[in-house]
Amino acid sequence: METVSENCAHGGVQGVYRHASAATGTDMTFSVYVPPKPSGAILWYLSGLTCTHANVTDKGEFRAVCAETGITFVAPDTSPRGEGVPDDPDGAYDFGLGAGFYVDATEEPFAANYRMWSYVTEELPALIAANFAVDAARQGITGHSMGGHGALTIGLTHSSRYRSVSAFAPIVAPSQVPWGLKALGGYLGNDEAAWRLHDAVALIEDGARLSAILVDQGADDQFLAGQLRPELLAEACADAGIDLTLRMQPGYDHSYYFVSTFMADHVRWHAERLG
Ligand SMILES: N[C@@H](CCC(=O)N[C@@H](CS)C(=O)NCC(=O)O)C(=O)O
Repeated sequence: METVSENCAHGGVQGVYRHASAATGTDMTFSVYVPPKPSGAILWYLSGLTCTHANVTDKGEFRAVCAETGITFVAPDTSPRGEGVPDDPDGAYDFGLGAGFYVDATEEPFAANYRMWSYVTEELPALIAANFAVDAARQGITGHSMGGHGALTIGLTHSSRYRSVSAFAPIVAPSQVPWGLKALGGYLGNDEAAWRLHDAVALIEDGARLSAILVDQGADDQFLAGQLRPELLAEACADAGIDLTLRMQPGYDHSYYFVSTFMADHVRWHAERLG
């Protein structure tokens, strides 16, 4: 693991690191904020379309509340990158580079590198555990948009590992919206069973459970009706008896002005559950 930068912030250290990933076959860059008095608890933050680790690191406003609560905050990239990594054939923003959708691709030419599920659930946690003073028994996961989809699907699948799950403006049912149809089809082909493992609403319909989920959603989000559709998550959680707190936030859009506004609420919510 190579240190790209380390800066003192709120009494702790905001780091950016790079390593050669076996999962993706590329170098991967991620950021870690270590607060001044780490409790050991880790909060994973998965970013959305077009993002790297840098968007939330620069604009997420998580450091003050992480310093206050002792949470270590980890932000991975959203896809493999580098020479030879295939991208969307038309260079579109919603597939390929910056748009890994937190799946292990089975379709060519993406299968070799686009293995963000394995990267985020196995390889990076092991690297973090080996290099930082963290307690693997106290992990929570959150994310924004495509990263909210990742947080929900990973949290629902590994519900004993991630003790708290939340999301900002998540894609809740990728099998039912254009971003998801393109991504799941492109990475996983026509395998409907594989799609259901990467769709939070389908996972809940198929029996996955969490005790509680916190979701914030801007009511003026330009992607609300077409891509995000939080009402589908609300219905699935109501049917399954999952305690979903879905907060529609009037006036807020999809941007980091929205994410940063509610970031402290989410970090505190995780800190309460992670101890
Ligand atoms: N660029 C896209 C929008 C993509 C977008 O809104 N991405 C969100 C995540 S889904 C984001 O966080 N973008 C980066 C940023 O705001 O820093 C468009 O042209 O419609």
